[in-house]
Amino acid sequence: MALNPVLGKLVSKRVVLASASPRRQEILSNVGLRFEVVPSWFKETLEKSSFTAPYEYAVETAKQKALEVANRMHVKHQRTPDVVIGADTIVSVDGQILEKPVDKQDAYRMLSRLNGKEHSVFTGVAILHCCSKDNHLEMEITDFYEETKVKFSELSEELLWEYIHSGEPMDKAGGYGIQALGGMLVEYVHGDFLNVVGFPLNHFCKKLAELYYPASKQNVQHKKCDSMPSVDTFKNLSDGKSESSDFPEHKVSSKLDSSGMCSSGAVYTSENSSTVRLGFTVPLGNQNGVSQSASKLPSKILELMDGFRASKALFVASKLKIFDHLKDKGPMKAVDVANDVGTSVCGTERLLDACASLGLLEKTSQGYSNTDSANTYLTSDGKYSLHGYIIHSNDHLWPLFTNLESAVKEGSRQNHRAFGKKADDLFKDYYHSQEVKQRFMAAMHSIAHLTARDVATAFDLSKFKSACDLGGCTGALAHELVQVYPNLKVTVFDLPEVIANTSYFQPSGQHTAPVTFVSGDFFKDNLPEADLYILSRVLHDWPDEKIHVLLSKISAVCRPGCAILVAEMVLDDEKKNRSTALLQSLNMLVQTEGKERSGCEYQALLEKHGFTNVKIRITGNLLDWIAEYEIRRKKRCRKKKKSMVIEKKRISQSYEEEVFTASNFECPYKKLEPPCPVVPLLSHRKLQLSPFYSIVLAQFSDIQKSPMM
Ligand SMILES: Cc1cn([C@@H]2O[C@H](COP(=O)(O)OP(=O)(O)OP(=O)(O)O)[C@@H](O)[C@H]2O)c(=O)[nH]c1=O
Repeated sequence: MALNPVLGKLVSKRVVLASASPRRQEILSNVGLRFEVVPSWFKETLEKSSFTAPYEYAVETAKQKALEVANRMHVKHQRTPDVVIGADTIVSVDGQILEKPVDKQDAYRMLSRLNGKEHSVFTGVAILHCCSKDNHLEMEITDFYEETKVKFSELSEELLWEYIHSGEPMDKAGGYGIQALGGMLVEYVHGDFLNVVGFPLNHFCKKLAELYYPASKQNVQHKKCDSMPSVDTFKNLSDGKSESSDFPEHKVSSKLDSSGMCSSGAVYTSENSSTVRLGFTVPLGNQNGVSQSASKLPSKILELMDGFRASKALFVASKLKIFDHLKDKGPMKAVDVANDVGTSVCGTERLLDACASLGLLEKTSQGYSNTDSANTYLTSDGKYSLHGYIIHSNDHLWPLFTNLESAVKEGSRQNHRAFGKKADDLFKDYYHSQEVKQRFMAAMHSIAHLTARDVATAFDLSKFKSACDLGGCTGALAHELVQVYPNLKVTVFDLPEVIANTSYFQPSGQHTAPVTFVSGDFFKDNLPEADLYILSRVLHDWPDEKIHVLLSKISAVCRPGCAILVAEMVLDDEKKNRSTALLQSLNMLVQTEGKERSGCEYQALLEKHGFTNVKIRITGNLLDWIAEYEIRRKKRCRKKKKSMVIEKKRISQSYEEEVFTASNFECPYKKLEPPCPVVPLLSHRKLQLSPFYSIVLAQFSDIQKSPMM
């Protein structure tokens, strides 16, 4: 038996287990692996509804746990580990993910759900091969998952409570430990027992074999659509010396993608695993010159192909207000939903099933009901409702996007094709009818409200006494700002057609006096006086020429100490990584003369008007990047960074980009309320549209306003 060669490959490496789980430590040390334990600080708070399948959540969490440790160890100038292993175990029953119970009642809730039924235990594992080049962390990520089916016997309440009082459930996914007392609850186990305990050792070894002995991989026939790993055995491996490359198998340079999210070059090695080199250029399906087997399903491409179906299912369910119905009356059978909303039973049932499979609904024997996320974000009246934006996406963006091909060919917007009329001005399109205007305002309100806390707290703005939110629409950001900064007065400046319709969106029971609304056209009219000018999702609507007009107007009214806060998505300078922003740029192509821009491009625009020393920070929100520029030399912001900097790199002489993970970024003001969660609703978003990826915060300039201003 040649077991040693597989783990032997790790003998000379500094291996770190990014896990506090004593079970994982035991499983790995039992087979002679030598490793350090550095528990991850990554908070297991990924939005579950953004994953189409439970195992994807486990894999992503495992990856984030490992990335956090690798980055932390690298940043702290400790010796960078060679290999970091992260894992996450979850229990999945009826499409729901169960993690560790928070208290006894929660344990009871979990065990009751498992009682008498079969469930799946998924463990996601991430193996990071790391190296430090020029003090830059480069990594190759391999991840996979293992599924084991477990069935519980029918258990009495008394037994469940007795088990809960034993204390065993509390630190275990699903609230039980199969390796101890919990074993008595289990009728059968199908699959890897150790996977249930917390670490799929067999699959792990096969994965190592695949990584360190690539030759054997090519001999393997992959099975379609099952959970077999890509190397079916590792027992015949010879004990050859490992290659002297930094990463196993491939001598490619890999660059840290600061968020750790997949960028280019994903190489799919089996149905339930993948290897990704961050920032490298090996084309899909071709590594070491060997074509990937045609029998392997390119699952992420397939997911992208289907992405529009998921989007449309969400749009239609929202349009039919199914989430509203289910919030009031759920659980409901398909036939009752169909009767309520006036649709066919067969069509409604399929739509509901699709929504349940996408994690938007829960399906039980009683019928369909909303998930927590659906209640919060998809009902039309919730505080954080995205309903307005979803309807806007369906009614406005969808027709525009169907003309993307023409937009790409012609390089211009497609309003005339989508809606049969040519608009001279972007907003004339929206405001030509009351209905479209209300819909657009509701959409902007959804996004602004959802992201307002992050925009407001990205910097310490407490030194400003007055702010003017240019194009501030319904005042969602303004109201958040005055809550966070009680001494701030905010003027919302927008077109008269908008200002006339803002009353519907005003928060009830909130002190609204510090927010006032002034109507005008910021290209033509005088701007209200303010210490801070805010441009949130404004600049991307316009071409450079118009931005210059606007910035020069702002610059003209700026006094010493004034500043601009900009909130936009920002492209990475090479324009290849931030899919959310890149797709948003296509979105601008089909409907505006504007575009998304990179940090450098914004910097260049701003510098022309005396705004320099730009700082950009990725914050981890749906919205975008946030920039603050001071126009005159002023005391630097002394806000202490409590945040965990994942990567901080100087992009140019005059601005810095800082990358944070949302869960680690802590602004003192964020404590006022739980940070606004990010809701990637489309199934394909997680490929590259990670919520932890695309938000950059820029901060400060401190040069004198140039004489030309
Ligand atoms: C189903 C089951 C789970 N577990 C333990 O449940 C924890 C899952 O939580 P996690 O978040 O994956 O890991 P953790 O313990 O929080 O550690 P960390 O990796 O630091 O997040 C792990 O411990 C597992 O062993 C058992 O011990 N026996 C079982 O039958």
